[in-house]
Amino acid sequence: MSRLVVSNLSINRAELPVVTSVDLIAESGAISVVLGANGAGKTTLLEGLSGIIPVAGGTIAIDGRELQNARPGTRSREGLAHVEQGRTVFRQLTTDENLRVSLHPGADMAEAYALFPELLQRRAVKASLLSGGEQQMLVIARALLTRPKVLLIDEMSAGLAPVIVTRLMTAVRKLADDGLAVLLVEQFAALALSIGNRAYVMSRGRVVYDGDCAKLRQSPDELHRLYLGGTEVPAEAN
Ligand SMILES: Nc1ncnc2c1ncn2[C@@H]1O[C@H](COP(=O)(O)OP(=O)(O)OP(=O)(O)O)[C@@H](O)[C@H]1O
Repeated sequence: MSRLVVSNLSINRAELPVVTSVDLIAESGAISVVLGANGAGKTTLLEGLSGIIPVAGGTIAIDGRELQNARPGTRSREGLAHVEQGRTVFRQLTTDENLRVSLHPGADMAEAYALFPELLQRRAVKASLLSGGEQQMLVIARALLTRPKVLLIDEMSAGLAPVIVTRLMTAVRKLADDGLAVLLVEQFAALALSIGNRAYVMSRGRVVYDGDCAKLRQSPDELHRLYLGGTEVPAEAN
């Protein structure tokens, strides 16, 4: 069992606060979904967690081990993997080569192909020639081969057809069911809430909702209000 615990985290961009006093948890077997309008600070939050940008205050811990001052490589070795926005494949390498460069000791290429059998048929194809959905499968599979405890995923569905998004969501649910802790930033709110366990909604850098995915899914009006900048954290979430 692994647990990412983020406490009182603040992150600045160009010296302005973009993430303010965020508390959240992601744990083995569960998907924590992070929702929020454009500019709410979701990508900044993930970049601060994986160490792409420095944090201004607060703590980031995996299984009690604090990482907020560690370099990205150390955070990765401690079990944090970040699937960034924009499908960052090595375009000139084949699918198989892309996977191989991420292969950590103890990981097995078969795990990647078991998660996405679609990639097996495309193993000798250059990544630049894969479809958007296949490229997204590839970056998720690559992250898996680093043997993470906690997987951060940033808007994996951007620009993809609904049928592909559903396929990706099913795969991410399976990863959580197999024991990973997943923190999923997503724009397809309804779909993310249908596979997630715990939901966080961010507005202007702060968490304005912390509660059950199922509960929020049943309250589209509440979700809409939160997206528009609601500031109350519901009592049952505390
Ligand atoms: N490199 C940067 N330098 C300065 N400000 C930035 C930078 N990147 C983002 N910001 C600002 O930080 C705020 C949060 O942006 P961020 O991308 O984290 O939000 P987001 O919730 O992920 O939005 P989106 O859904 O549009 O990706 C925005 O006001 C944005 O303009």
